[in-house]
Amino acid sequence: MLKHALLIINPASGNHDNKIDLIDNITKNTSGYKVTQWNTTGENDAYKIGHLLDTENHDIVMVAGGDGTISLVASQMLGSDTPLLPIPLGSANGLCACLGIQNLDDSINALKIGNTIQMDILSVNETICLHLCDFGFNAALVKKFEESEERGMISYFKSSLTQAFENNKFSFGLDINGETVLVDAKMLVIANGDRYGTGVKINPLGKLNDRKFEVVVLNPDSIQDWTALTLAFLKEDLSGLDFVEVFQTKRVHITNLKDAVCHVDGEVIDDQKTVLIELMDKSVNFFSNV
Ligand SMILES: Nc1ncnc2c1ncn2[C@@H]1O[C@H](COP(=O)(O)OP(=O)(O)OP(=O)(O)O)[C@@H](O)[C@H]1O
Repeated sequence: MLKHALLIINPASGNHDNKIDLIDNITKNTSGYKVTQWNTTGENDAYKIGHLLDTENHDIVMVAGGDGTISLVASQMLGSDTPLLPIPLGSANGLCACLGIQNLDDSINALKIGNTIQMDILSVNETICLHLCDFGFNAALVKKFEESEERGMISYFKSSLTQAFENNKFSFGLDINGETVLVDAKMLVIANGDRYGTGVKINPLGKLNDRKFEVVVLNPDSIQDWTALTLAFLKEDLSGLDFVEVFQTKRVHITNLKDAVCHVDGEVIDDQKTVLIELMDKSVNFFSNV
């Protein structure tokens, strides 16, 4: 008997002109499954997906979209044993990069191999976070990029340079592992995964299923520091840098003393004076190539 797969697609995600071909390709490569397709609408999707998952039985759930759509579906599958297969369609898809899934072929490969992990999920002021959340340099860049009319890598590079020259400094209070620590940082990263969608390994210690997450404090100040940081990213090893500090924990309470911009899985959230980040009790069963 055929297994039942639910395929959730965000028709507005990314810039795949030919979604019909993409869907054909997915169905061709999942011949052992009866596939039911459901499109997001942008209105009340979390509720509708929750209802669909409660009322029908599925052996797997496939979700084609950006990080936002994958996160939306995952939020309705907390604690479920049904495996979730992400199909990256977004512009960055940082979570998929951490799972070794960069395109449809990688998704199909993960499904064929059948390797799944119980992925840790974070709560950031009660918003779910799958991949990472950061304050300062990168979040301000994400915000600038969102506000700018321009798109593409050249515009991203231009925004990064302006951001680097602005050299904004931030301070944070961290209540972590029973201590209160004050840190200065250009950027504070709370990471479940190990890398950004660009492939930059911001958190070499990151494992998606180790029941903890990392807080990475980065405070490069001089051209030499930035150069050392770039080399460390290339070597995928941040140890030995005196302007980088890493904590591992299940809970951190952050006081954002200088109003740094923050984003959670690519969605900018402004005016976050205090942020509580906790590892949730429930995980989500994700297909993975790593
Ligand atoms: N049918 C739809 N029409 C328009 N917008 C939609 C529709 N379905 C979902 N959305 C919106 O899509 C957004 C989520 O997009 P998602 O993050 O998955 O893709 P993306 O923005 O292309 O990817 P990335 O964040 O990687 O750039 C949400 O804001 C949601 O409201």
